[in-house]
Amino acid sequence: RRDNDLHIGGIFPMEGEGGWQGGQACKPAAELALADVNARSDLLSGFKLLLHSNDSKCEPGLGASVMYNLLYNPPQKLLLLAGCSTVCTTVAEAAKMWNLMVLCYGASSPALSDRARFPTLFRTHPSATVHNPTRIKLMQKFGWSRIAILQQAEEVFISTVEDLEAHCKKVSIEIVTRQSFLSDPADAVRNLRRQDARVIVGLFYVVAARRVLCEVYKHRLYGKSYVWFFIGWYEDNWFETNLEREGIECTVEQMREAAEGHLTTEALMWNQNANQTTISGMTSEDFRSRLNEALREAGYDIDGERFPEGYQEAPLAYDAVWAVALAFNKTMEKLEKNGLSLKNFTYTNKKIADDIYEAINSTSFLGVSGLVAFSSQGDRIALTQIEQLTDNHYVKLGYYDTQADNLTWLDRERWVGGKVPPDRTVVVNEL
Ligand SMILES: CC1(C)CO[C@@H](CC(=O)O)CN1
Repeated sequence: RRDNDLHIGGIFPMEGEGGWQGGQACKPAAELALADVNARSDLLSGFKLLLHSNDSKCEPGLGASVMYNLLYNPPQKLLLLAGCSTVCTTVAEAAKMWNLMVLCYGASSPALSDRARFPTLFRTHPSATVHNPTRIKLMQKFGWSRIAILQQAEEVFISTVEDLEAHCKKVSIEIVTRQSFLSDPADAVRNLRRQDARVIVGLFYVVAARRVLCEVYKHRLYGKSYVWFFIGWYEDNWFETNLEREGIECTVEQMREAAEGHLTTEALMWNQNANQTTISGMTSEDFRSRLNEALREAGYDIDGERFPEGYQEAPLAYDAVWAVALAFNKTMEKLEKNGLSLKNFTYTNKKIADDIYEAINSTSFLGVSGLVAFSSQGDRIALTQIEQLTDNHYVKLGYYDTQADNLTWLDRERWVGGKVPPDRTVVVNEL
């Protein structure tokens, strides 16, 4: 090994059964970024960044053993990239013992926003709580102050709901009921009707979402008197696919009828301004073309719309490597003043670790995923996008910048009943 190599570890979920196998697109994206930063003569003053990576299958135990192998086998690593909330939780909780920063490109769990447990964690993937200020903003825009919550009993949704409840309390939005279910939503949906819920926030994975939608159809909790908030990162035709395979009793037509008009929120992961040049010199569309080319070479049938998992999050992995390169660059400049370099880092050198932490903490650059900056808890600061399902396809309704409390609204919303559904039964006094 040349002595002007800087080594980082990469833990990518590639071939597992459960969870998110987003490493399939995120690893190629990270490798594109490595090539790009190493091609820049103005970065890392002659050092090369090398990535040593292994597959975690999105399993925390395997992720831990991959981490130990990376740390106990030379060369010494300076930092770890990781994906999947479960793996990032395990890796980030342990990494502080080696004074290693952890940059997560694919972890949405709100539990990771905790500097006490994860003092060296940063993530280019926003927390699931990033949806909540957007949901609140929409409720205020449409005058809904009485809502219900339906959630799957999974850690990520439990902690997201707790954050949503706190937001609602602050702005006096009443939560008339909070229903949760493990895998069968029938009872929970029935209880929504009992409580006369009209504006409902739904938090569940996509398989559960199909079950919920069919129950919604059966209990007629849809149409002109109801508004549903679903998560926006399901695949576009999620409510029409896999119905037989998953034992959904509703037909495609019934699912479409129940789904008509629902709203979705999601974090923006691709810079929206398609012709804005980012720090790499590419626009986000240039990045998409290069990523597609790399994935074709890896054997994916991109032109046949056969995208690998993690395609949506690929910009987060690309920008994570840029964040590392820029932070290392800043740290090198600081160390050189004392005749040191990152080659002096060891797993017991907290001083240099603190310098790297400071450098990442003050990150701010325009990446292909948009502006890359972190909160004091290492969370990605991100924009969100609002869509509505109209005539069976998603229509962009607007964007929300939580930091600036700025809602960009496109006035494209359409309501089944021709007007904004009220959040409660409206009693009309006959004069
Ligand atoms: C938007 C999604 C699908 C949320 O889960 C992330 C994976 C995880 O949090 O484990 C990946 N991105």
